[in-house]
Amino acid sequence: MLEFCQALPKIELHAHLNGSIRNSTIRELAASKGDAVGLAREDILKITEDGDRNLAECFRLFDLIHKVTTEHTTVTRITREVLQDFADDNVIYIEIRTTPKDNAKFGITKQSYLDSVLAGMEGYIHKGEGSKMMARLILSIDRRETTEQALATVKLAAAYKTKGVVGIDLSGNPSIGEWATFVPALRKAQQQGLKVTLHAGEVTNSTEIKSMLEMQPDRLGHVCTFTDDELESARDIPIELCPTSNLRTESVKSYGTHHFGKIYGRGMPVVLCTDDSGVFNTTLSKEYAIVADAFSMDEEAMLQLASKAVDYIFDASPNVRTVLKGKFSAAWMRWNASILSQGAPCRSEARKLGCMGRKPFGMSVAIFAVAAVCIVQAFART
Ligand SMILES: CNc1ncnc2c1ncn2[C@@H]1O[C@H](COP(=O)(O)O)[C@@H](O)[C@H]1O
Ligand SMILES: [Zn+2]
Repeated sequence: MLEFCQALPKIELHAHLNGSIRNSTIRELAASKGDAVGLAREDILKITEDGDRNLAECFRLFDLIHKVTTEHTTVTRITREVLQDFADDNVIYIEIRTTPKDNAKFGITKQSYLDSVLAGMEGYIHKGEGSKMMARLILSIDRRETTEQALATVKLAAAYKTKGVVGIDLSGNPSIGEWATFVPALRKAQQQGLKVTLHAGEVTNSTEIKSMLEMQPDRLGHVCTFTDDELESARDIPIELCPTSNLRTESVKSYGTHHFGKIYGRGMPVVLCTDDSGVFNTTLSKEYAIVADAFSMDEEAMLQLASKAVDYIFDASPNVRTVLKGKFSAAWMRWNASILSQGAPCRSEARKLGCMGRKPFGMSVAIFAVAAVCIVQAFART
């Protein structure tokens, strides 16, 4: 299944830039400036080792990573590498997210940080039909920030809307910060026409979850602690799920008991994501394969799951959706052709493909293609 998931075109909607850095790059950066920033050898090992770490430990690791990504050139470099890695994993559209940082010591402002990220995204933003991957940017508000800092991030996002920024995220250590601190900025983002996604329910906090739902965000991330009732209230909001991240941070006990099962089973909108592919040593293909395995989903179900993500992207341009739907239509056609070449009987194929309401855009073309092959095969047999 991993091989199938690797070949599958995929959409990534929840990936933090500094959590997705290659381990080799972290080691290289730490070797060149680790001493200067007080990064010990065991710290570097902690960041790059492949193990479980609870949420608190995770946020300590992010602070360590941030110590070696302080130069503008480094920010541009890691952006370029992270995008390259997702493109190599057959991701066709990504919304990468990052927290613009003020760091006076290194001459970095939120705006210059953002410019450095966008420099690394060059070549991925204005892409069309023939391109391998399109990228957009979501700016994160860290829960450690003040209302003013959060508002500054939203102001920047609004000013950069035509340059690839599509939304605002609320993230950071869920045990820190008060919801009320972020409300003015998140409301401002909505007023400015920016999409909003919130890290929700990483730790139990029913009061905050209630307020988050009242805000009507465009997507939610994680929702690990959501009760059945809370899930029901979020029924129409697309949910970004990151199985390995949740397992590694001990937010869920096993893949088999991951809340993906409940959410998918209820027919709620859901998209699989990596969260921090560097820190958790994963890829989007691995996340798809893990879910397929844990919930006994076949290739058709995985293709269906991947295709549906087009409906949840923040970029509102019809052209972008058309390009993505075209790529998924082509994938459906390839899959149908491979099924036929394996000698699957035409009748069962026609029946499977008959449920057009569940199929994504372009399926009619695929059905026509399969029907044509069936007719040719039928003639060949007579
Ligand atoms: C594990 N679950 C998580 N929950 C909440 N926030 C997370 C996170 N994983 C990452 N981040 C957020 O993303 C930042 C790193 O990327 P950027 O410096 O923004 O590119 C972290 O500092 C944290 O604020
Ligand atoms: Zn996250």
